Amino acid sequence: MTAKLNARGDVAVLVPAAGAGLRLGPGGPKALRPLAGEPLLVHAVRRVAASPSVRLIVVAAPAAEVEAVRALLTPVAPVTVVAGGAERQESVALALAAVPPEIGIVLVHDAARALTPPAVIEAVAAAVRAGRPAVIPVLPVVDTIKEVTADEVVLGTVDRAVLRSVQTPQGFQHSVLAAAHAAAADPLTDDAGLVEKAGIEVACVPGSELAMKITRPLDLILAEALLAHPQ
Ligand SMILES: Nc1ccn([C@@H]2O[C@H](COP(=O)(O)OP(=O)(O)OP(=O)(O)O)[C@@H](O)[C@H]2O)c(=O)n1
Ligand SMILES: C[C@](O)(CO)[C@H](O)COP(=O)(O)O
Repeated sequence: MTAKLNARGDVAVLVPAAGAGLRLGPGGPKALRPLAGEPLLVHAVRRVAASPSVRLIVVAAPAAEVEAVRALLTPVAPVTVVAGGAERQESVALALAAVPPEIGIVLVHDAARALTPPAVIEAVAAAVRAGRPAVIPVLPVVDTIKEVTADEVVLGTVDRAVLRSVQTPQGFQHSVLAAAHAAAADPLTDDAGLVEKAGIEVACVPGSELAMKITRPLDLILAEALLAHPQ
């Protein structure tokens, strides 16, 4: 059944899904690869559409798959599909261009974080609504972290108490994200990084282990297991 989005919602969610998935190994674009019989992108969009604040979803698809992605998502939720770019940051900028100015809060997600619970999406949106210009979901780092040289010799141990592993969706006041992208020079790995460069404070909220990024083959196995044993 097609989900209905909240016409009174104040949040647009961008879902970059144009990546190749090289680290997952040979196969088609990662967002279209199956997880428990459905493409990763379907899992991701279904959870975004289940978030009550969401009024608009914009997916950045691989350029050759725009029509196929539109057809794939039609039964899942109403979505706008645009062609993505060569880098994640470019895909986000192209999706952002499809968001009308009257939507005040923009969240940037990853199709690859396909199992992110709606509660995380809502928590990020709520923190932006409460006045934060930029908000990211994070988890504590569980491994000991070493700083090393180029030839893999340890320089020292980093204090992990001050480190966080960063997830998506990352939430922004629309104007803050638009200005950060307009000023962007070199590509960064996340949108909050662009906002940090502009000197704007980025706040953290708790993330979720379910929001893991499906990056390597083991991640697909873990995601299948999580779906088989819902938390
Ligand atoms: N040019 C790109 C590259 C990435 N992404 C999206 O950004 C998210 C996070 O990227 P990542 O998980 O690194 O995906 P890939 O770039 O596909 O992975 P890899 O680096 O292994 O190729 C994914 O949903 C991916 O589809 C995108 O929209 N456009
Ligand atoms: C945006 C992100 O998912 C936050 O952790 C991450 O930075 C994407 O990085 P990738 O190298 O493009 O997977």
